[in-house]
Amino acid sequence: MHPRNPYNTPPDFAQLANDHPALKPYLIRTHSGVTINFQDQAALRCLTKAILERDYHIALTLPDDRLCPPVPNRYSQAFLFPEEVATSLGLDIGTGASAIYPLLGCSVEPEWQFVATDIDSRSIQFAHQNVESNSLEKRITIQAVLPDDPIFPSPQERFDREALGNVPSHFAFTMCNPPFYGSHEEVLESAEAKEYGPNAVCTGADNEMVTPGGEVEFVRKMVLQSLQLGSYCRWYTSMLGKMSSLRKIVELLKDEKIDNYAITEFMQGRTRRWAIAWSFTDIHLPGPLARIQNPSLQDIMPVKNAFEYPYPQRSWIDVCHALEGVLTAIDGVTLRQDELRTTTESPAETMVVTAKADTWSRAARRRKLRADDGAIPDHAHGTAPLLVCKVVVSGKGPEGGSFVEFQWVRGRNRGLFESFTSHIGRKVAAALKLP
Ligand SMILES: C[S@@+](CC[C@H](N)C(=O)[O-])C[C@H]1O[C@@H](n2cnc3c(N)ncnc32)[C@H](O)[C@@H]1O
Repeated sequence: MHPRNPYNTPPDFAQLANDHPALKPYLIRTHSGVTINFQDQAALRCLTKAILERDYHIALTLPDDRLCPPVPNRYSQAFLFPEEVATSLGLDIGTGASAIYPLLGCSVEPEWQFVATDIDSRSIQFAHQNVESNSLEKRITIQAVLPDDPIFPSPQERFDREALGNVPSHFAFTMCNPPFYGSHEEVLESAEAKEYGPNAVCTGADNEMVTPGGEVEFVRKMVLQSLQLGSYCRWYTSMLGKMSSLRKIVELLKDEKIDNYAITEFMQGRTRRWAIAWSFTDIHLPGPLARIQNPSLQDIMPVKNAFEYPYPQRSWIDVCHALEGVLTAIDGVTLRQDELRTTTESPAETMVVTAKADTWSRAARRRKLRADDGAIPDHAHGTAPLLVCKVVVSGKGPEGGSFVEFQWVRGRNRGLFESFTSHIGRKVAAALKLP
């Protein structure tokens, strides 16, 4: 389950039915308490409506013959993105009758706007209705598309921008819960119903579950189209229902030299799902969002974006002082204190370090020795920083000591990030008089 997900424990069905009385007729009592029948489609629809109404004040109309989205699972998928994405235009591909991702996104994030597509006219009709009944027409545009249209439409040309008002011309993220299967037979074999829990029923129509070539072909098209579009979108993302599909998509990303990608894993009941995200920008996701622990997937994880340096027997405050001293002495580097957290367990200080120029690598130091005029090179006066790192000092290190963690936030040159961390790591050790 996603760390931000408020549904890490099952709901209290009795309490939920008190808040949303329409759920009462579906309650059943078992030896372990009150629940609902996960085989009953009407009960599932009512549960989704009850959670959306109670937690987000979203009023949802769901047709009987379309997918009923489980809220905990869709919540995890809707908020995959770094929390810095504050003002955003998102693209939801295949929004379904519920338009669940845009509704949740707009309810939780006051500045988000969405364009949402689908090929199914019945779902489009209900999606419109759900946007209107929640008065979100100014923030969500629903757009019918054709199966052979490009998956990523141009925000400038394709959408009714009047409705959304003054929106950015680039998407901050695209999201997609694609039809997972290549044929109806495959759906039956896979017991898709597990999405709701061990014995749940699936309410999806064929168009929602099946696409030619299944999810691999759908996401493969996305990857290939994204190559042409580049930074039209900051983070391209999609759900994947099968581990074998995840492997194939990562292989494709690697073949296409897209190394800025991230993998997330979700559990719901006994069903495992994955999300893949990739970007052509210089922005990197923090470690816990970019990589997962699952031992059977370590061979396809993206390269680490964080390094940790232990300082045994050195107090947190001494390490903070040493680090600040080292960082402020480097030309072309600026330092911003971001956050200081003091818990009973350990204090932690976060700093954001921005480098306009490489003045620390061996090559840069050699250059400086040759031309020693102290000037920062010309290319350093552009707008994009060469490197941005988050540096977290925490007092939970070995032998009562401390840790410094460097997280790569922006930059195109991995070698430079690595040389920066090892340079600072060594200088701090020297300042602390460690061997
Ligand atoms: C699994 S459903 C997801 C619905 C909803 N987003 C959810 O998570 O509950 C997949 C959706 O993708 C739509 N779809 C299939 N091919 C599409 C395409 N080429 N472009 C846009 N939507 C498509 C289907 O009609 C269906 O509504």
